[in-house]
Amino acid sequence: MISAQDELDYLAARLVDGKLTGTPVEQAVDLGRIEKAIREILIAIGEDPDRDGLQRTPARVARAYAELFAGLRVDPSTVLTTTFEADHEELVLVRDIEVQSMCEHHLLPFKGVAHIGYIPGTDGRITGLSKLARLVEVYARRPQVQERLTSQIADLLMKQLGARGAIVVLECEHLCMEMRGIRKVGARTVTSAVRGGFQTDGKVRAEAMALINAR
Ligand SMILES: Nc1nc2c(ncn2[C@@H]2O[C@H](COP(=O)(O)OP(=O)(O)OP(=O)(O)O)[C@@H](O)[C@H]2O)c(=O)[nH]1
Ligand SMILES: [Zn+2]
Repeated sequence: MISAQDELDYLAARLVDGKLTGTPVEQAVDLGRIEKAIREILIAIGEDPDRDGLQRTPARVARAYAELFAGLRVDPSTVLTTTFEADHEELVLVRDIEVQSMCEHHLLPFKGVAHIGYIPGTDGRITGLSKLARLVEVYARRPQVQERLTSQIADLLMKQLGARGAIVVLECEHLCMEMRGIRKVGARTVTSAVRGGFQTDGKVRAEAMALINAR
């Protein structure tokens, strides 16, 4: 396991350079094994994996998977380590954090937004706002279901920040429902996880939901 900071910083830097080889993320997964499997898949669907356009596809997919599932090798407890004294004991809410994940049933993407709120612990310590988005990345870059992704974020906020409450709402579209199967384009799945004060006090929860839905 490497720290979330290192992993995500590395990924970000890498996207800027556009270089795709030999990163720690890629070294940590069995690229060769993914390549072999993808070659097999290409043969199984009736393609010729040796034709010009497909020759490098297994290697590309292997590198793409290393990136898409990079969160598996990041320890989530390393994300919320930066906290500040702020004497703020009321709601902090970040809306519309982009979410991109892979459904664990079909290995097809689902994407949308996350709204994350928490009430700091009695010590009034807060975390950096970007850390909430980093937390989404660490849990989203794994084979996932939307419900688990939602709960994992809320649970870590409670545990790691000692928050008095956490509310997480995700709104996503699943390509496995759009491109295949039932083929319903545009259906949005909304999941929520409420913990602590948001669970016990309907008024606090209603206030947070009103802010989440305010446009
Ligand atoms: N609850 C939940 N279900 C999901 C998520 N992502 C995909 N699914 C669903 O997972 C289910 C898998 O159902 P199965 O019957 O095992 O697989 P399937 O035959 O491919 O299902 P269909 O998609 O209905 O064709 C489907 O209903 C998907 O819509 C998710 O994040 N949460
Ligand atoms: Zn799916």
